[in-house]
Amino acid sequence: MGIIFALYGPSSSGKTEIQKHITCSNLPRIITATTRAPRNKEIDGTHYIFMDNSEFQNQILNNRFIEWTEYNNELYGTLKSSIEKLVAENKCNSIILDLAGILSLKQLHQNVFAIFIGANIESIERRLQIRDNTSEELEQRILRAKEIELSEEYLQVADAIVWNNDGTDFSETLEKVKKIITNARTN
Ligand SMILES: Nc1ncnc2c1ncn2[C@@H]1O[C@H](COP(=O)(O)OP(=O)(O)OP(=O)(O)O)[C@@H](O)[C@H]1O
Ligand SMILES: Nc1nc2c(ncn2[C@@H]2O[C@H](COP(=O)(O)O)[C@@H](O)[C@H]2O)c(=O)[nH]1
Repeated sequence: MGIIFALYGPSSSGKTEIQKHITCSNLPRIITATTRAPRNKEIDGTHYIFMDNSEFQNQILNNRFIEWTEYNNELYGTLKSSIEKLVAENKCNSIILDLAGILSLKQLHQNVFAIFIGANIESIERRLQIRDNTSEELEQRILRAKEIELSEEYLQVADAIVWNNDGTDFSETLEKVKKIITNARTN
């Protein structure tokens, strides 16, 4: 049965970078939708399906999402059209979600393997400071990491946990994630 490898964790912990390196024909990634503005170098249809608020609301009304959530005043969701074909074909895939998304997906599918990608608050602050954030967004993301995304409760649902702090060689992190995926696929 195809496994959905769902990466989650605090902002800037390394989820996107990891997903970029694990994606291949054998492990395609599910592209989710959001109302937030694209960051530098983010491409519509590659990093996210970018939508304005009314389009997103319209998709909700038409029951097009299998799950959706609000994160720092923006909407994020998984379109049925992005995931259903892969699931029907029993193909393993990866997706980046928040905890609400993981919980929804776990209710809908038995074969969701949640990998928490963590980083300590110092790494998170440093990485967010060099990204194209507004100062308000920066503060919101740091606060959310401190109060929610690094809490014990947030980690509880994880099937595997990988810490990717500054000072950890990224290739080491990647090897750990790849090993977790290989083990889950062969068990
Ligand atoms: N081990 C590491 N050491 C130093 N920098 C790292 C490491 N891993 C990732 N980074 C850097 O941290 C930044 C944030 O990574 P990434 O965009 O993958 O985070 P994310 O978890 O997807 O964040 P968000 O949820 O906010 O989109 C990137 O610039 C990435 O290159
Ligand atoms: N429940 C969902 N969460 C999602 C989805 N797509 C992304 N995310 C999560 O949102 C936050 C913010 O993302 P960012 O790109 O603005 O940093 C992050 O935790 C993502 O994991 C989704 O479709 N559903």
